[in-house]
Amino acid sequence: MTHYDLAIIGSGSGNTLISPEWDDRTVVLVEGGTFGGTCLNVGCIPTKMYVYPAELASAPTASARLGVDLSFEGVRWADIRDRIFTRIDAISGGGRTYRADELQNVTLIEEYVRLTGEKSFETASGETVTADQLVIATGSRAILPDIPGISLPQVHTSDTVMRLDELPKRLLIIGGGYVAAEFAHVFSSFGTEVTVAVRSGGMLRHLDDTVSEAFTQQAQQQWDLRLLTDVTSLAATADGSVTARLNGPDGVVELEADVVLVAVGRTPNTDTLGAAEVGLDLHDDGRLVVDDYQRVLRNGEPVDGLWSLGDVSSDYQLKHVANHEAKIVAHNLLHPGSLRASDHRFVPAAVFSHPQVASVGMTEEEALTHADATGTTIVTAVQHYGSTAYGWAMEDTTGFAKIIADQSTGRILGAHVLGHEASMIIQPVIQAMSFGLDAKTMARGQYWIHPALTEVIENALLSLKTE
Ligand SMILES: Cc1cc2nc3c(=O)[nH]c(=O)nc-3n(C[C@H](O)[C@H](O)[C@H](O)COP(=O)(O)OP(=O)(O)OC[C@H]3O[C@@H](n4cnc5c(N)ncnc54)[C@H](O)[C@@H]3O)c2cc1C
Ligand SMILES: NC(=O)c1ccc[n+]([C@@H]2O[C@H](COP(=O)([O-])OP(=O)(O)OC[C@H]3O[C@@H](n4cnc5c(N)ncnc54)[C@H](O)[C@@H]3O)[C@@H](O)[C@H]2O)c1
Repeated sequence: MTHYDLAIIGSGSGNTLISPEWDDRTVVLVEGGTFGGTCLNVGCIPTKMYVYPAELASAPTASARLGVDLSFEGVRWADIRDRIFTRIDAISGGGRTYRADELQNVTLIEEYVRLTGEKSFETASGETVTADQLVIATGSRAILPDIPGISLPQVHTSDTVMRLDELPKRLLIIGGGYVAAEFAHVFSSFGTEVTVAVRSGGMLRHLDDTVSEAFTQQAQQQWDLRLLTDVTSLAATADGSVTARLNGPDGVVELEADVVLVAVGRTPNTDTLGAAEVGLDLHDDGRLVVDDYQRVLRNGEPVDGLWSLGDVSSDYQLKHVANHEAKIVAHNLLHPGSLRASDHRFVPAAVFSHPQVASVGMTEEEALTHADATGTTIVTAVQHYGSTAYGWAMEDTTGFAKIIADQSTGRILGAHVLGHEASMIIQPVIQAMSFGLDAKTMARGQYWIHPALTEVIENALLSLKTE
């Protein structure tokens, strides 16, 4: 048995906890998979490194409308893939070497582990480790629905689809959330025929209805979108492709695909860690229950010295949230007498698809419920990109920003943007919400660069009928 001052399970955002303040104490970092975790190896970073070339590949379609004739000759899939992963694998490898070899006080265990107590665990090879403080940062993994054929080699998740040997001719995506939206954009821009099978009546259903409906409409124009459709089985064919059975509004139909991407959500890694067996509190979806200070609860009470962060305990499943929580845990580990709380008031998110979507705060439906509960009134403004000069330059007909505010105070409750660079133009609203600026002050109290696309935000704020 080995004892450490600090043990961290998971090298995603968990890796950032090892600051110089720990130099004179012993730390063990445990990673059963690839060093650096989801975002670096199979998540945010490689996906966006695919999204950017996808923007370039789809430029000819957008530019012809403006009188610029470009032609798309195709993509060199293997070159793109190898460029992306040569860079990423080197970063992961460098991080691993630093933790494994270069810090005297840090031990790297490269095995999956299971908890044996609140602050103890056993490695796959049978070593027992205990610690004064333990951080669970084990993230989440892709869910595989229980349908016949799910284990076929042609069936992938986001973990493997970015490393395919070649660009598939036909791709079937199961799911209608973030991963489905981003990969549909990437593969279709590269020339793959993309079918998206969605169980419900729209894509990105967790977002504000105006955004989800507009996105679904545009998705229908770009991809073979099958709504209200269940994929009930997958079977290999003699030529190496897959026949999928789809049960939808037209009954059961068969569809041929070369590759299937399963994108039906992610589950927290608490079962594989044995969290329930040692009595830790879990939400219905399997996440660890934590308090505002990121302390893990057992029987409703925080366990002394046991912390968690990121996807394993957060219902956001976003890297900037995991990083924020890591900063909180980093402080609290070292300052038990002055704990800091996580701030989850205004968590933004973006979907890097076509169109791009970004949001922060309440949807209109949530704001109406909030107004009912508090006896307040909300106001909403929708401003189209096409109503501003930059929108004219783009001949944009689909982009918009929707802002929701409290009528009497002008407090911004939510913002939802769909269109070119939505993830960037929403940022001033995130700032205003975080620092308590009301809509009028935000609109009138600063210059807005003319004729930048941010004028969409300025005009939406000015259109809000606050008092
Ligand atoms: C395709 C995709 C695209 C994404 N894009 C974005 C994006 O654009 N923006 C965004 O904000 N978020 C994005 N995300 C989400 C983001 O990647 C995650 O929210 C984030 O990486 C979670 O970090 P984490 O530290 O909680 O977990 P991880 O980074 O998953 O780290 C957990 C680590 O723990 C290890 N582990 C698990 N169990 C054990 C065990 N028992 N023993 C030892 N080790 C264990 C795992 O191997 C893993 O390396 C994306 C996710 C995916 C899948
Ligand atoms: N840009 C980003 O920030 C980004 C990008 C990718 C992933 N992520 C994170 O990763 C997480 C996982 O992404 P995701 O797209 O897999 O999940 P998701 O929760 O966004 O979407 C899952 C989709 O699958 C559907 N679904 C669920 N079970 C199903 C089943 N059995 N059969 C058919 N459809 C089913 C849901 O209705 C939904 O449409 C996201 O929640 C997100 O937080 C973030």
